[in-house]
Amino acid sequence: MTMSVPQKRKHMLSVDFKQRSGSSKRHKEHGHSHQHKKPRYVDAPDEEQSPRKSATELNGTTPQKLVNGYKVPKPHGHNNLNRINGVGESSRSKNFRSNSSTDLQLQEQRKQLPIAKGRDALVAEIGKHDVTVLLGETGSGKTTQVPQYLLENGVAGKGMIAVTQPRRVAATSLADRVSKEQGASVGDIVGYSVRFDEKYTSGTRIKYMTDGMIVRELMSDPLLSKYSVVIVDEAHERTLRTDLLIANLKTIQKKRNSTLDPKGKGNADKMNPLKVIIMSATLDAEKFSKFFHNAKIIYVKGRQHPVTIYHSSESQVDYVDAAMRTFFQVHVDQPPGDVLIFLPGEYEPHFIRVPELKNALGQEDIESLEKSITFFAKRLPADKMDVLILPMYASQSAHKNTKVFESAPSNTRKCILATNVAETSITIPGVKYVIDTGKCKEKQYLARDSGGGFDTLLTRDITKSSAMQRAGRAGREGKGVCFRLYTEQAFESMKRTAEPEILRCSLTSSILQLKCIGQNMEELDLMDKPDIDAIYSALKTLWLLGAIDKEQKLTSTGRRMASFPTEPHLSRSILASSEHNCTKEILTIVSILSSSSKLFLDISDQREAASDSRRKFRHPSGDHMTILNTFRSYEEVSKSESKSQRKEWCKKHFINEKCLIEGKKIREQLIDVCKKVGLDPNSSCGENEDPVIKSLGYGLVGNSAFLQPDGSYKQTMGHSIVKIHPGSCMVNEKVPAIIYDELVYTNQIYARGVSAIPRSFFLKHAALSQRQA
Ligand SMILES: Nc1ncnc2c1ncn2[C@@H]1O[C@H](COP(=O)(O)OP(=O)(O)OP(=O)(O)O)[C@@H](O)[C@H]1O
Repeated sequence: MTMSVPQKRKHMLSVDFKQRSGSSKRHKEHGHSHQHKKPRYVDAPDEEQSPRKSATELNGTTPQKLVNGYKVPKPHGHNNLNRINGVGESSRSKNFRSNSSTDLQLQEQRKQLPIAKGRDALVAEIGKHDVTVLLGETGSGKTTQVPQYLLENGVAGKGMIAVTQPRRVAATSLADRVSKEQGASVGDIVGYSVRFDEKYTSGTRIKYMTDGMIVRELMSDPLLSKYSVVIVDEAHERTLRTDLLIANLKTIQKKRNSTLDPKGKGNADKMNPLKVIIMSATLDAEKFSKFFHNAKIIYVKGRQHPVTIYHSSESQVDYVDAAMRTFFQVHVDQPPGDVLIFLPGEYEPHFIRVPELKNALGQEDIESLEKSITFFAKRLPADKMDVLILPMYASQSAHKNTKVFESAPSNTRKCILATNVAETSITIPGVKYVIDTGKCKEKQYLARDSGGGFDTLLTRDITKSSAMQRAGRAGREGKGVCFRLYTEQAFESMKRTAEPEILRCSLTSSILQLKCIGQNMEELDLMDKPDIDAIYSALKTLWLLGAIDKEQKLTSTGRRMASFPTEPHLSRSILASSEHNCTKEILTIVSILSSSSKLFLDISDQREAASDSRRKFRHPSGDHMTILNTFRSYEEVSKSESKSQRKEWCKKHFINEKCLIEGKKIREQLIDVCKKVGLDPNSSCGENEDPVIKSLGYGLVGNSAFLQPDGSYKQTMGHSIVKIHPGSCMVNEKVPAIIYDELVYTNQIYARGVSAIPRSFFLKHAALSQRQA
């Protein structure tokens, strides 16, 4: 198919698309094509593919079953919901809303979902098994319905149902949707928990949470005893936290589901048993099943709405330009419906912030596409719909990200420019068209045997599994169309699934968390074992920070570090600050560094102006005190100025107010943690920067470099030559030693977030002296 675009400019040529070979209404993409045992993903209207046939095809050593074609169960209205679910009754009835037409509509929509047909069978199967692997097409209703079925049918008993998500946007938006379906407010019967934000009460029965949050809960509750069901959703993404969770769920089940108590006396009900459900649309089901001793695999047949897929007839090198042209092809030629464009962007650093990634969150592509679409949208003929552009990426504030869920004004087409935060689990109302650039950013940790190491972020082709998830976002509310800016051959040659994160990410903070629950990563029963060098590098870093001793045992410092929801090196600086009476100052710096966006806006064509206007905050010791100065000035301005004046002040100085607002919120939470672990959050060194730099030095001891005679800097804990990043206020300085927040690797290795530190600090630093001994 060729679609034409208004020839506003000569270069604005159309992108040619071919419909996917085979049926237009069906896409049988699933990551299993090369496998002997193939699950079949069948579109709802496609009746010729017998589910029974698929089930037979799948019957192997693992017992499997296809849930389909069962009698539609009686609708569970509010009244019988109370009856079925005795346990949740009180909170349910408290939040009971009248049967408004919206409520009825929602109940009707629930009944129409493909999964609803198999509800009774599904509940029965899950009831019978400790572990269930549940596969179902995107949009079949797994994530929103399964937890509700288990609750409404009493399978969850008295415990809570946790539903884990790799990304916070998914967790919060799902809690919102499912609360509505339950006729309650978010935080009552259905709640959520993501880092630095949670909404749930003691009456909450279904909790959507990031996988990072549940792993963190293991530290205070190693058996996850308040949960009777843990649903691991989007397990195909194989995030580091999901893998750690899955390993722990296996051992927890051994303890909680045993019919004998630990002393061997028959006692089944002392511990409430735990059910585990592993869910995805694109899962290597066999692998998960095998890991859980050949767990039951269930396939849910049917997608709710078909998605027609087009591939470009040629590969598109400039994917941003191709996305812009495709958008206008849709806007001009196609019926109303919002457009979701996927651009490269990283995995959400959902639990521990990864500052290395800040410069590569995908904003650049988004900003440039936003500019070009805005430019052409203004020049469209008057009879065309308006365009409302809405960016969506992890480091944008939650408030801005939720804007995409609002309906567009009349005669307006929403155009959402998203990184892969929009890839799984979420439904963006109105979206009918997806434009997929086929690119993503992948984090890769380069471990150094010397103990250092750094993350790199590379743009790469997505996997088949991601392509399918992205296409799935178009068919959530009706028939959809997906335009892929890559050829069908390119799709066919994509990898099936991504490499598990555990094989390519820094393990430092996970190993610290595991140590707190008495586990060693190398001994864990993991689905994929990480590289021993990566473990060694992380252990070395922890030892340098004083979190573990020479025998690799957790120290009291390590335990206190783990209480903070920040990266280990930042936690270490907070602890050191109490000895140097500067906790107030360090908390501010750490909060800003933990914020998901950059403090200083970096607009390439206004770099000099920005630098001039920020000069007054600059501190001779470097970037960390500069952050502190900026925060202090902002607080001063906030005392006397109105909100709009504050905004104006930020704009004038090219300062990102969002970062300051988020930083303030994070600071409040860190203050609470300080109080819990017995640190005085108000201890202050006033204007003296020495204690601040020293405290930072304890955390950044591994991120340090010495000046060489030739004027370059060489890592103290490695052999790399590093350059100071042009964005640092230290870029033109030559000081004997520096500490830095992160290394970024482009054409060379740059240190970002740099401060000068006396060289003598390292000689005194106990851990470093030990290393040198
Ligand atoms: N926030 C929402 N607003 C409107 N409709 C929604 C919302 N969330 C879910 N839905 C509807 O419910 C359907 C099922 O969503 P659900 O997330 O349960 O599917 P799923 O099988 O888990 O798919 P995926 O694997 O893509 O997450 C969607 O296709 C959509 O029609």
